[in-house]
Amino acid sequence: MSCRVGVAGVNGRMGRVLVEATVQHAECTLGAALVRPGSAALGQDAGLIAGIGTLHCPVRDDLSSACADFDVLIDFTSIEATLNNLAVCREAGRAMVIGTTGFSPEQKALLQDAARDVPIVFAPNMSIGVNVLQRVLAQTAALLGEGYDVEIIEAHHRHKVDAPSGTALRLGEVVAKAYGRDLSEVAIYGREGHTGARDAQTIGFSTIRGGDVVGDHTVLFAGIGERIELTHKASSRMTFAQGAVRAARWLMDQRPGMYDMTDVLGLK
Ligand SMILES: NC(=O)C1=CN([C@@H]2O[C@H](COP(=O)(O)OP(=O)(O)OC[C@H]3O[C@@H](n4cnc5c(N)ncnc54)[C@H](OP(=O)(O)O)[C@@H]3O)[C@@H](O)[C@H]2O)C=CC1
Ligand SMILES: O=C(O)C1=N[C@H](C(=O)O)C[C@H](O)C1
Repeated sequence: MSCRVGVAGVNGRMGRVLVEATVQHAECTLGAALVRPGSAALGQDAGLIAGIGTLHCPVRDDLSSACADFDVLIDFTSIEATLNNLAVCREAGRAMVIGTTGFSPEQKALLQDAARDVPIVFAPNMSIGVNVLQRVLAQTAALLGEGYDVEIIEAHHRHKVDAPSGTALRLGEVVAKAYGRDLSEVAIYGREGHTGARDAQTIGFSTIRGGDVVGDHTVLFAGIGERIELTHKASSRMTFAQGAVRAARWLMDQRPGMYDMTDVLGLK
């Protein structure tokens, strides 16, 4: 069955690539393309915004009326926009793929609650590589055992608004779980001044922002006399977009519930 995809925030960095990935997918069509209410882009063709030629799909700003034209909404926007879109999709019974990052625990609980009524894939990184890395990380931590200091370093473009990245936090959760720790108790978000010696239980995060870096993540296990560094580097946003469109098609066959990319990719 073909999946009619709605894309939110089509004039964003991810929105443009999501339009391209949707039309490239053999089992998906672009059902609706959304922009911010009152956006200057209103009425322009989604394909022209995406830079791939006309698709005869004018962008619109009323999600409620657009719901009739898509099965799954892919949303890589902002916290505020995603929560608004979530309420509309829940009311209309539309599935969602949510890639937006930076939610608080309370906001994540709202997503979880909506998943009682509609199927949702929510993942901070939709690339295959990062999701495979999560599995490798858990195995690495289990094999190494205690005695290795864990540090997570991430780098992104100058426009990114949240830190650490959603991916870095997820990688931290994976390592913390593998060591039987609670990330909220052991995370250190940057260091400054006289910090004292490192507490062995902590998981440190370092954030770099600059230029056009698409997204780099390194997890460092530093022991005595050796260290392991596991790195993923995204060189194109297409890797996230293709994962999101694959998730949208996968959601067509799912019942209401909260899923992530490891479900979509069969990595659980
Ligand atoms: N899960 C994953 O694999 C990935 C997740 N991301 C995440 O996706 C999100 C978007 O990233 P990116 O594309 O770089 O960001 P951009 O800022 O380029 O795009 C955001 C889009 O959302 C729209 N938007 C923002 N706020 C609102 C609002 N209140 N109401 C309506 N529309 C709104 C913007 O519209 P306008 O242009 O009019 O402001 C824009 O089109 C981020 O949270 C990022 O971390 C990014 C890459 C991969
Ligand atoms: O904002 C971005 O660009 C990205 N955000 C995601 C995150 O916060 O982890 C994923 C990716 O690294 C790009």
